[in-house]
Amino acid sequence: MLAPDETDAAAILDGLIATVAGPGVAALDPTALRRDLETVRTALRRARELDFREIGDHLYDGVYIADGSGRTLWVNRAYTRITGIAAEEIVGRNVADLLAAGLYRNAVTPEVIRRRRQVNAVGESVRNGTRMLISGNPLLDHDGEVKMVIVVDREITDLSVMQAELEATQEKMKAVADATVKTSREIEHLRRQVPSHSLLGRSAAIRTVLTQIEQVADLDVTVLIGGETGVGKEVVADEIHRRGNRRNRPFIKVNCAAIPASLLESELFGHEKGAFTGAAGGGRMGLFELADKGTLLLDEIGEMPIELQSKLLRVIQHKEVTRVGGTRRQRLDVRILAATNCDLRDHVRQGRFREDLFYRLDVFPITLPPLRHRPEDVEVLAGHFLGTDNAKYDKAVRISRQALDMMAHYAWPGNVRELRNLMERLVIVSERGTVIDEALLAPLLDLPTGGGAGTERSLQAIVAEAERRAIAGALAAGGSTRRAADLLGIDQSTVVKKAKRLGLRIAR
Ligand SMILES: Nc1ncnc2c1ncn2[C@@H]1O[C@H](COP(=O)(O)OP(=O)(O)OP(=O)(O)O)[C@@H](O)[C@H]1O
Repeated sequence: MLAPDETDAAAILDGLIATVAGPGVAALDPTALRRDLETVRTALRRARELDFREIGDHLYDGVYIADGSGRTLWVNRAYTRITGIAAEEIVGRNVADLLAAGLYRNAVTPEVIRRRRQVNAVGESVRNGTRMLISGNPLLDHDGEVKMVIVVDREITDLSVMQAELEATQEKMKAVADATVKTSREIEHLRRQVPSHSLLGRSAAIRTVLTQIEQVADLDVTVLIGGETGVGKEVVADEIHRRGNRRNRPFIKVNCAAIPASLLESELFGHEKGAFTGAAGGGRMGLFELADKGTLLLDEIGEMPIELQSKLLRVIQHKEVTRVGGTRRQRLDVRILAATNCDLRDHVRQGRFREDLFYRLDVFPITLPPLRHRPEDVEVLAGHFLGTDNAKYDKAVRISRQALDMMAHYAWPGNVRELRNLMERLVIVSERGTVIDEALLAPLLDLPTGGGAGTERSLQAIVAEAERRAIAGALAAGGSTRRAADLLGIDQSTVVKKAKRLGLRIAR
């Protein structure tokens, strides 16, 4: 690009040369000559200081410059990138020729020259179809004549793509927002359809428990839920959380018996970086922290090692937690629910459970009686499980009145969990439309069939029975799941899982 001063200087030089070489040397005006020479010197100095062509080549927009007659003087690199037209093809040629040659479909330069003012247009490159926003400006001389035309081409293909993307994103966002509204409406609808409580049963005991849940749900007090294994303690905890004002906050459950004692502390309270061998590199948040503002269920609390009980007591009392290996105390707002299937008072008497912790937890006790003490719930529960399993396995299995009576007289050592597992097993093994009767049921409950005929047992049943005996024996001999695990040479968590699956009462 020629700097205006440089152009001026060149024109003046041309004039000077013409004048000096011509006949009128004597007519030279020394003052005007001195002034002209000074202008030339200044212009050349400025041209040296700033190389406008180089600057022009670094512009993102295309630049096209023509003289006042429409003859192309210069284009920058971006012009070639945008239009696909190389400088050599057009420099020195008049825009009228270029139009005639088909390099341009229309051009703003002739219009700028004609109107002597800015002309804007939207155009498209004949070569590559790039869409451009074209803005032509005249550079006028002292007499108001067009000395140069400077045209800037701004690519708008990018802008159109961006616009299209923006519109697509906005549409997607709207779709997500609509879907969210729809989902929350559906959830609300489903919530209204779900029975008001998932703790089923028609016994007086269950009705009492439901009243207690109602009374305590909205309060922040600690609830200690007691009862044999499989009796529904977790269901009660779920209900308390679901009906309480923390229902939309986290509900974290931890089974104190299923986590090895050595890891339980860091699981509950978290640990700082490198607190112990095997600790995760960057430190880790504990379950207490995770449950902040929500509810934490400490299941099988009776299995908590005594050394941890004092730390738990401190956390509950002071409502703050310090990670293992750390010093910083963090304030927490956690509602505690605890569940146990052992007699905690007995543990306190034996020195296995801290008395002060027991009283901290036993603020509002809820006890679920075993299923054998509320036989009237058996039919309701059996019917419910039959319905869900029929739907799950696409069967239409029914159950006879006699079979239901037989169930009502059964002792259910594994309580509701045993009943639930039994119903599922019955649905799985039954043909569509079968009616479960006493004959089908008795062998599964280990009761005499009445007919006296021995049933052939599968290897799987024999193995399950052997496993059941071994685990029951180890639990009885060891007195706790930890010792049972030692006796059997398996993990404590495996003992807990298998005992639950087999409907065994976990002896302490
Ligand atoms: N009253 C009930 N209504 C519906 N389902 C129930 C009821 N009681 C228990 N259940 C079901 O029985 C199974 C065992 O219940 P849950 O896990 O609550 O027992 P638990 O007392 O917490 O057992 P554990 O002491 O072994 O942890 C679950 O599948 C649960 O849904």
